[in-house]
Amino acid sequence: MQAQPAQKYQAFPPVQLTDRQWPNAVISQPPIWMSTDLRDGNQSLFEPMDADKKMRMFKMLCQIGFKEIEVAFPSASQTDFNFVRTLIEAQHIPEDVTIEVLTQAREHLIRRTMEAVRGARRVIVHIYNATSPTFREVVFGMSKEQVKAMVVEAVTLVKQLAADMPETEVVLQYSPETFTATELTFAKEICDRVTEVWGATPARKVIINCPATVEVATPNVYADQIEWMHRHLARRDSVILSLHPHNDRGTAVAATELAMMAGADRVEGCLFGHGERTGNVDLVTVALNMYTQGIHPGLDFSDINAIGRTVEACTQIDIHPRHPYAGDLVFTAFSGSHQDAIKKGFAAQASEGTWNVPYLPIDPRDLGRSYDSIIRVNSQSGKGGVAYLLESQYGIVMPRRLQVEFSGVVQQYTDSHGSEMSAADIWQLFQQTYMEATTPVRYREYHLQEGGTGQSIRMHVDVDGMSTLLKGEGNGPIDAAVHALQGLGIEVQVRSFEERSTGASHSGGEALACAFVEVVCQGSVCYGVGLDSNIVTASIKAVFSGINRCGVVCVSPAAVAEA
Ligand SMILES: CC(=O)SCCNC(=O)CCNC(=O)[C@H](O)C(C)(C)COP(=O)(O)OP(=O)(O)OC[C@H]1O[C@@H](n2cnc3c(N)ncnc32)[C@H](O)[C@@H]1OP(=O)(O)O
Ligand SMILES: CC(C)C(=O)C(=O)O
Repeated sequence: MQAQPAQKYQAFPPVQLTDRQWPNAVISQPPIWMSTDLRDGNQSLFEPMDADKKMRMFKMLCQIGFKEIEVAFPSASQTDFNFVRTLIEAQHIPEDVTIEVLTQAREHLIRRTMEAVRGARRVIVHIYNATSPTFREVVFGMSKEQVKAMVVEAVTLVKQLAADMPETEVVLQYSPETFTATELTFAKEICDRVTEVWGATPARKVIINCPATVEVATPNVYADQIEWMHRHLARRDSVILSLHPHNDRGTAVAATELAMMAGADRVEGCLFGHGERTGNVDLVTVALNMYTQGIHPGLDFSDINAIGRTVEACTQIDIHPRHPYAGDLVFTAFSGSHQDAIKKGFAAQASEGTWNVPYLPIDPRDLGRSYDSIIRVNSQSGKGGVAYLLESQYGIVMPRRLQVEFSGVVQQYTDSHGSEMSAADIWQLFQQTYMEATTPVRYREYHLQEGGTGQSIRMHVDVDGMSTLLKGEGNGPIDAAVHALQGLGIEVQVRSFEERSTGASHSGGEALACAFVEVVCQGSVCYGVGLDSNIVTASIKAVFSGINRCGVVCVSPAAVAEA
C-alpha cells in the first residue's frame, strides 16, 4: 500500500549554528543584483525567447539598472550562442554592464562558451556542477573527490582559456548546484578549492553562488546555511557571496531577505519570479520591499506597468493580478472599511511627508501607477469607496448622510447584478437616482424677482405631464420655491442644504454647481441633488429631485387651475 504523504518525506535537519547572528541584522543596502531572466528565466519557458525578444529584454534590464545580466547558456543552442555574439559584435553592452554566461563543468561546453564571449570587455563565466549526495550518487555516479576534481578541471580550463583572451576581463563564478541539499562542509571544501585554483584575491574576486536549486526548508534554514558559509569560507575577502533562491515552498523572497541579513553580497533572480518550476526569486519584490524600508534598491521600477507588459510579451506568461507591487489588483480595495481608510489616508497624506496611507504599503505613484484603480466597488463596498470614486472622477463631494443614502442604492444594485461597478456605472446610477427623479413633478424653468423683503418666483412645471405655473414668495430662492410648491398641495421642509463646485473634474467636464438638499416631505426624508452651471438653478433642481424621491403625491393641475 502507498505510504501516507506525511510519512513519505523527511524533515530537513537544522543547521548547527547556535550563535547565529543574522536574526539581529538589518538590511541597510542593496545587494549586487544579477538578472538571470535571459538564462534561468528563459530556459523554463514554453517557448524560449527568440533573438528579438532576448534583445528587448536585455535592453530593458539595462534600463532598469542591472549591472550584471546572465544572457545565455551559449553552448546549449545556436540562438543563445548567436545572441551573445550579437551583443558583443554590435556593441549592445553598456560600459557599466557585465554579461554573464553559464556552462556545465564539461570541457567541450566550456570551450564553446569561451568562444562565445571572445571580444567582450568583461564577462562573468559561470560554471556549475551539482554537489548534493543524490546528484553525486544518482546523476553523476561519482565520489566527492571525483565531483571536486570535475570542478578543478573546469576552473583550470577557464583560467587557461581566459589567459588566451587578454582583451577580456574574465570573472569566475562557481555554483555548487543543489547547495541547500549539500553537506555544508563539502560545499565549503569544493568552493575553497575553486577560489584557490582560480587564485582569487580581494582585487580579483570569485563569485561563489549558493543556489537553493530546489527550496527544501524554511527560510531561516537557508539563512543559517549562508551565515555558515559566510563565516567558514576561506579567503572570504576574495569572495563575492551570492544567492540564487528558487521558490518551491513559496518562500524565496523571505529566504533571500534572511540570507542577505546572513552575509550575502549578491542576489540572482528574475523579474516577477520567472524561472524553473515555481520560479527564481522575484527581484521586483525583493527590490521594492527595500523601498518600503527606506532603502533605495538601485533599480528603477518607476514604470512598473511598462516593465510588466514587456516581460509578459517576452515570456508569454501573464503576471498574476495579485502579484506583489505589479499585479493589476494590488492597489485596489473592494471592501468598504478598506476604502474608507484609504480615502481618509489620502486626505491626510502630506505630499512630501512619510508615506502613511492605510492598506497601501507603497505609494502607487512611485511605481508609475495611478490612484484611479485603487478603489473599486462591488457588493463588499461601503460609502467610502463610492464617495471616493464620485469625488475623484466627477468632482461630486457628497455630504455624509447622502453618502450613506446613496451607498444603500449602490449596494442594492451590486447585490442584484452581482458584478463590480466602474466609476462611470456609479455616476450613471447617481444621475438616474437623483437627477432623473422628475416624476410626478418636473421642473421646467423659473423667473425670480426681488421684491419687498424677499424674492418672488414664477415656476413653470409639468405635473404628470401637464404644464402649470406656480408662484411663491420667500426670503430666498429655495424658500420661494418651497412656498410655490404649496400650490400643488406639497408641504416641504428643507432640513439641510449644501452647494459645492464640481471643480475641473478628472473626467474633464466643466465645473458646475452641485446642490444637495435634504427634504422632509409627506412623511419621508430624502436627499435631492441638482447640477447646473447656475447656482440658483442647481438648488431649485435639488428641491424638485428631493420631493420626487420622497414619492410625493400632489394636487392635480386642474385642481390648481380651478383654485
Ligand atoms: C539548475 C539549472 O538550471 S542548471 C542549467 C540547466 N540548463 C540547461 O540544461 C539548459 C541547457 N542545457 C542543454 O542544452 C544541454 O543539457 C547541454 C548542452 C548543457 C548538455 O546536453 P547533453 O550533453 O546532451 O546532456 P543532457 O542534456 O542529457 O544533460 C545530462 C548530462 O549532463 C551531465 N551534467 C549535468 N550537470 C552537469 C554539470 N554541471 N557538469 C558536468 N556535467 C553535468 C549529466 O551527468 C549528464 O551526463 P551523461 O549524459 O553523461 O549522464
Ligand atoms: C546553475 C545554478 C545556479 C542554477 O540555476 C540553480 O541551481 O538553480
